[in-house]
Amino acid sequence: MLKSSSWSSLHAQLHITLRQRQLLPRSQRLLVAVSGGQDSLCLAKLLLDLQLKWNWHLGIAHCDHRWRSDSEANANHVEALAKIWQLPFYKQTADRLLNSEAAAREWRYRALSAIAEQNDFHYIVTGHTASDRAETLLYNLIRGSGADGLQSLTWQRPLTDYLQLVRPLLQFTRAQTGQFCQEMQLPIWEDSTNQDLKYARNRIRHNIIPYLQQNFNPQVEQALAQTAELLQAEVEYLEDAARQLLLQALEGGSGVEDLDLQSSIPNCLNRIVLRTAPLALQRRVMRQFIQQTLAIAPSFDQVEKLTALIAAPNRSRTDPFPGGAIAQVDRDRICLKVNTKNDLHPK
Ligand SMILES: Nc1ncnc2c1ncn2[C@@H]1O[C@H](COP(=O)(O)OP(=O)(O)OP(=O)(O)O)[C@@H](O)[C@H]1O
Repeated sequence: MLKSSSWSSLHAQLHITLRQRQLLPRSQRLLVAVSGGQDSLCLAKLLLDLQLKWNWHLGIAHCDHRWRSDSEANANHVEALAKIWQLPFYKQTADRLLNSEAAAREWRYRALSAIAEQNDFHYIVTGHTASDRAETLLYNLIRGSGADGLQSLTWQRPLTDYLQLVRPLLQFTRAQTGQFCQEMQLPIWEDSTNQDLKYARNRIRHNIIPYLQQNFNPQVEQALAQTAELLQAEVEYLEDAARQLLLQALEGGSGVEDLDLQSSIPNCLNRIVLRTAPLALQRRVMRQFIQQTLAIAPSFDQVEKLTALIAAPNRSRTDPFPGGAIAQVDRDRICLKVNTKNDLHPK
């Protein structure tokens, strides 16, 4: 039933992208995450056909969330395909109820990482497409995300020190992967929850994107994916510049000895160093500072209040952060203190 190999424009485009972006080096062991849907089937087939050229060793991984009544049949379907393709198959089955999309995703990445570690794979490859990228961008835009959320879905990111997540299909739309599956006669497993409009993602996919395609731009998915691509490089640049500025502000901040915070991380920033920086960097420095010192992801309001301290009068302070820490101006410094009941300066 499966059509044997034939070279298509998707094969050619992927081959070029892999070379240009150096996403999946030659001779590596690649663990391909296959749900059974059209995107990951397209991915598995393309990598299989390119395998000889790149001398990879492929394995297929499937995660059974046990969310749907047909989830076991879905897993068996993927296993049968792996057998036809003569590839090793690995499966993880959830042993507890995953009651949200986010919980399922988190479990899936942990399960995939565990399979990779146990079987000596250094790359996990997923079938995310330009359509996923466009939907994620819109989803985050609606929630009020900044550029970091809008850069949505990078080509690769490290999962651990020795494990990379790679998304080589980001240039293709879902329409293209669908057509490819049809041409190659790949048996797609239809996930019934993909049609369920109670999920925001599905409403974006089935309502908003078609509306935008019909009324504004037929190529809206590619256009939004392109925006994400541009933002990705800009975010990388700004984050890097902010990291350097944060280091300068911390070095010039000293005075940790004044604080009763039991931590080896410096907790004061030199605000003179920050004063002349552009607002875009000030905000990022503050966000990184909070992430590093308090290990929380601060909200927009929290970053704004902290940023305002750069130019605020002496002794100005923020509201408590989760966990009770506050930030307060101490002449040329902004200091974080955990115990909000005591004064910042021990007398
Ligand atoms: N059950 C599964 N088993 C193995 N791989 C999966 C499974 N579900 C999804 N994947 C992988 O993840 C890719 C993206 O899937 P999908 O868009 O459904 O997930 P998502 O939850 O939106 O993912 P993400 O949070 O990474 O964006 C698929 O192309 C496939 O490679």
